[in-house]
Amino acid sequence: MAEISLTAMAHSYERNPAGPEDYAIRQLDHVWQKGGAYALLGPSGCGKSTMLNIISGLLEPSEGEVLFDGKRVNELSPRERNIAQVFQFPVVYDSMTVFDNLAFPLRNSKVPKNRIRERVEEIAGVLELEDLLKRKARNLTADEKQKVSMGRGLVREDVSAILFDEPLTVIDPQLKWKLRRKLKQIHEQFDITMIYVTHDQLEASTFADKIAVMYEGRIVQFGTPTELFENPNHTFVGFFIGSPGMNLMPVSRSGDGVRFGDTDIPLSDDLRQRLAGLETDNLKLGIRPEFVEPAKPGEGAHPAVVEDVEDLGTYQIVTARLEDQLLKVRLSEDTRVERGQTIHLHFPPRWLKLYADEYLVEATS
Ligand SMILES: Nc1ncnc2c1ncn2[C@@H]1O[C@H](COP(=O)(O)OP(=O)(O)OP(=O)(O)O)[C@@H](O)[C@H]1O
Repeated sequence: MAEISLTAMAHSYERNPAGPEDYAIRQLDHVWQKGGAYALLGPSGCGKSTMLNIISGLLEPSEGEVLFDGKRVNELSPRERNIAQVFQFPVVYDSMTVFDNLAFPLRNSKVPKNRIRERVEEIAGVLELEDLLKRKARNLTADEKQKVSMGRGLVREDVSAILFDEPLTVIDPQLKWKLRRKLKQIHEQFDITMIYVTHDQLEASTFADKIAVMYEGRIVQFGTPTELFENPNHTFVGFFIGSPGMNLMPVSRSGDGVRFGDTDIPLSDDLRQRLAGLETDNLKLGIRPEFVEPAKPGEGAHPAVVEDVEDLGTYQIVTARLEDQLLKVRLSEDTRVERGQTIHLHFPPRWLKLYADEYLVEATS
């Protein structure tokens, strides 16, 4: 196992990058600690695979350094870095049995025969492949092949890290949740550094202790699932995490805080002071649908007209218009609301976030 550090690392696929938009990864510093279960989460094209391939050694970054336990490994191959990588599609030897597929990485590293058998059986047990050990890989289903692929990643005990690039894409939805939990168990049992790439927030939060959210070639936040939900430090994180995502309202400065249309939203003294020190006018207020509260008419309650009600069983998502802003509000199933009705909404200050140039303006108290 290794601590993996990226220092002043950036990557462009262009020979002569002209500006930041020519970089698949914009310059960043980041540390993946030993033994962590991490997810790298972001939309298609944000740079996740590029990042993973740079860590594994399939790709050399055009700038900066990749360090394993403090030692530069930029020029080393995945094999020399001792990295196991599991890809979106299964990589198995069709003509070999499942046993031989799982044993292959161990035979390559000259592990003694007895230990190979023990370890293959252990991993086959965890992945529920015991009954298939004698079968030729070519006779397996896509799900089973991908489990073998994962097994080949997990079987070595000496790896610096295991990297997963959307490994559950080909897996049947029924099996997906089971395998996700399984990977988590494996992490707890074997204590290996694992980095798991996905564009699915549910997959990321079930697997990882900490998630790095990538957007346009940058890690915009690195935190626990709860931190990303409760305190998104970039509007993209607010929007991307949660279902539906955070309400984000463009606002302008006003005496007490900020405003949109005729609606004034006072801010705490602390946030007002922070805001006074900022030059930008690209300001947004964010609040998650879960944290908007229905209220009685009165001070601090904003009238909004219900435009849509989506009943989701145990709760409902209400779309309400407040001036020209459409807001999503999550209400319990027993709150009765109808289209066209005027409701009043309260924004608890604790859950109201201010963003300047898309980044969170942190309150100091
Ligand atoms: N081999 C390549 N040559 C040139 N550009 C590339 C290459 N691979 C990726 N890119 C570009 O780099 C950017 C990041 O791509 P990358 O595949 O790392 O993103 P991703 O988040 O993994 O996306 P996806 O989930 O779709 O795989 C994209 O703009 C992509 O078009």
